[in-house]
Amino acid sequence: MSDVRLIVAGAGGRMGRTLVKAIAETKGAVLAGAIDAPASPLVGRDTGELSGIGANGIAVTGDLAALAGQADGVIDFTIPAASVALAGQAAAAGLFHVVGTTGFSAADEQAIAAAATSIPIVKSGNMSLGVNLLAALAKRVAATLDEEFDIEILEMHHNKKIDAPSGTALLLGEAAAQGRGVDLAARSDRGRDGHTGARRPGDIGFASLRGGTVVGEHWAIFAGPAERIELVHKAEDRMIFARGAVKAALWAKGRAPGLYSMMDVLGLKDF
Ligand SMILES: NC(=O)C1=CN([C@@H]2O[C@H](COP(=O)(O)OP(=O)(O)OC[C@H]3O[C@@H](n4cnc5c(N)ncnc54)[C@H](OP(=O)(O)O)[C@@H]3O)[C@@H](O)[C@H]2O)C=CC1
Ligand SMILES: O=C(O)C1=N[C@H](C(=O)O)C[C@H](O)C1
Repeated sequence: MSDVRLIVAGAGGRMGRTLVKAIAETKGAVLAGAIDAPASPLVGRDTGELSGIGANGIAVTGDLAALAGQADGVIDFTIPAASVALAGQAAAAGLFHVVGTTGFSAADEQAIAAAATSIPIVKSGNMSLGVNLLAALAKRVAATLDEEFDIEILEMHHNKKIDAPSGTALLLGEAAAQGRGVDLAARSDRGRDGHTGARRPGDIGFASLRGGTVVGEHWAIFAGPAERIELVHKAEDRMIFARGAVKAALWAKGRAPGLYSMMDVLGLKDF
């Protein structure tokens, strides 16, 4: 079978650089192009050199359209506005789209879902095996316990992260809400400050910490009367997300159009 040809979007970023490395290490995947913000000072730079693996002859560019003909799909860890635009461009060019970006608005989510009617899009707030397994466990625990157990999602990330709660926190909250059979939007408590009053039974709370170089740590806490269950995941290296994204890309090639998640890729939907 021929190699899956991939374009990395956000190639100059923390995840983009890690992806270039992960693709180089993956049999059956090849880096076909790279893009970053059109005004980025990194446009023209060699992506292998940026990633610390040595020159690979693939330069950072600023335009997906010029590369589309030489690729099967795009792996995208950028910012919401860029991911929405890329979903439209990928749909127009018939490329699959793997979206790792987080921090989307409801309108962004709708635009991506619309693009997924014509191409396969795999989108997840966390591409690692461990977090997706944790989400499956959180769903089960939430389904087992009643509202006597308060659900709190806590996350900590590095001091450069621009969105909160993290995509992973929302993914875990959604899993817990599904397990409990409630609508997350209606039961979320995001950010307490001042005289908040007592916790509303049945809410799913979110709290975010930022500092240092923490790659990503998440807790799903089930706090009940006189006992507490904590499900925890600690990412130690961005390679876990990059390897997951490359796995999603290999899975997406040739798939029917649709909006998929890492649960689909990892076969955890019915866990
Ligand atoms: N789903 C998952 O498993 C994971 C998701 N993430 C998410 O991925 C995203 C990126 O994270 P991270 O790599 O740390 O962030 P960075 O800020 O390091 O990287 C983002 C990159 O996207 C570039 N960019 C901005 N606009 C565009 C555009 N229009 N076209 C192409 N590239 C563009 C930025 O360029 P410039 O700096 O020049 O603006 C930058 O190089 C975040 O949303 C983060 O939450 C992160 C890790 C794992
Ligand atoms: O911005 C990050 O770094 C990360 N973002 C994702 C998120 O928002 O959950 C995944 C991971 O935790 C790292």
